Amino acid sequence: MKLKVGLLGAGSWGTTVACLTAKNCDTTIWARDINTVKEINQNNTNEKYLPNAILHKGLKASHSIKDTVKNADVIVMGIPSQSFRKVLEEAKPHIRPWVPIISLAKGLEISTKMRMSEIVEEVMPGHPAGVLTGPNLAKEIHFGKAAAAVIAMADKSIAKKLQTVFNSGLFRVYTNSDIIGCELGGALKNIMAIASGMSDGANAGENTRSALITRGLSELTRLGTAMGGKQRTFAGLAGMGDLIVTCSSTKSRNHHVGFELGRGKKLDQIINEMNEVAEGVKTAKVVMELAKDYNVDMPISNEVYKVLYEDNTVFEAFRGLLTHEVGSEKEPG
Ligand SMILES: NC(=O)c1ccc[n+]([C@@H]2O[C@H](COP(=O)([O-])OP(=O)(O)OC[C@H]3O[C@@H](n4cnc5c(N)ncnc54)[C@H](O)[C@@H]3O)[C@@H](O)[C@H]2O)c1
Ligand SMILES: O=P(O)(O)OC[C@H](O)CO
Repeated sequence: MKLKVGLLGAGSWGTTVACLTAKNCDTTIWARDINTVKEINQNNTNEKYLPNAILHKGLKASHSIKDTVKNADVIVMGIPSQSFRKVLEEAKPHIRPWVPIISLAKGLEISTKMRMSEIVEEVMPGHPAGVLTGPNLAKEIHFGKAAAAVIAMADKSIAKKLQTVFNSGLFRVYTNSDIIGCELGGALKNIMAIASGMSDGANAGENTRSALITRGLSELTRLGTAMGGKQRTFAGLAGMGDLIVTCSSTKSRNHHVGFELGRGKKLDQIINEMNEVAEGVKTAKVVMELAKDYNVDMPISNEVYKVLYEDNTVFEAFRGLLTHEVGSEKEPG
């Protein structure tokens, strides 16, 4: 018998993942907007988030969280980080005991500095928590371009079972037991993508972008390992892989925010003009606090933070980076 997936959140990635799981499982997706529910059920489309895409014909949409999760064998959370807890709390009374809960989100909760799997453990103790992450631009995967991802869970046997839920011909899902590293890789790379976007928007050049990506990897690995992630994870799909795609692609929302800042637009205007989330904008706040808590030097994140929240210009950000002491590549600084 096919497993049943209940997926909460019908944005671009939630809808894309629902189409992937619908190939292997009975999948129901919850959308908070009734018009999105009708559109998915009647037309097999979700034009707001996946323009010109035809969704999997077997995918069902629901406006009821209860109906979406009550019979599910796996819950998938396609909700951005700042709303993740609220939606999970709404779903909680209807989720069956011990059902695994997999996060698609790449961010940290501002008020608590928590990762999404920590929120799952707090709200729903006893339920295996995991994350699906990696270099996964929804708009490429939906249109059938090959990609690889990681499912990270503490329990290897559950991760192995869930591999079969998400894996398909063109979407290759590896397992990893380092959930801390996988979640942090996904969250921290978004800030580097804003930096890289700023550099591209200001026409700084490709050598600059490459330096930002490489030093960005070093920076996120420093914080990630201090917080308990494994060094190898940051060199894998959830770290370097995701960092490269997000820092180099104009399809990335975080890169887009940085690009527009680099062209001189104000953050409020950029956000108001987008109808999708760029997680790095909020994660930058949390990361500056974590850098202090763990006493880790994070020069790139610090400059991004100052552009986002202290009215610094992109020019000042680059000057800040260029005047930062140049250490040895092997040293942490
Ligand atoms: N889009 C991608 O390519 C991609 C790839 C991998 C991971 N992610 C991550 O997946 C997560 C979801 O991103 P997305 O791309 O689907 O975002 P999106 O901006 O396309 O859509 C967000 C969805 O969440 C819903 N939502 C937002 N706040 C809500 C609330 N308070 N209550 C209920 N629903 C709410 C919106 O209605 C929408 O359906 C993010 O953390 C993102 O970083 C995205
Ligand atoms: O569009 P972004 O910047 O949220 O990035 C999407 C994915 O995280 C890329 O792996």
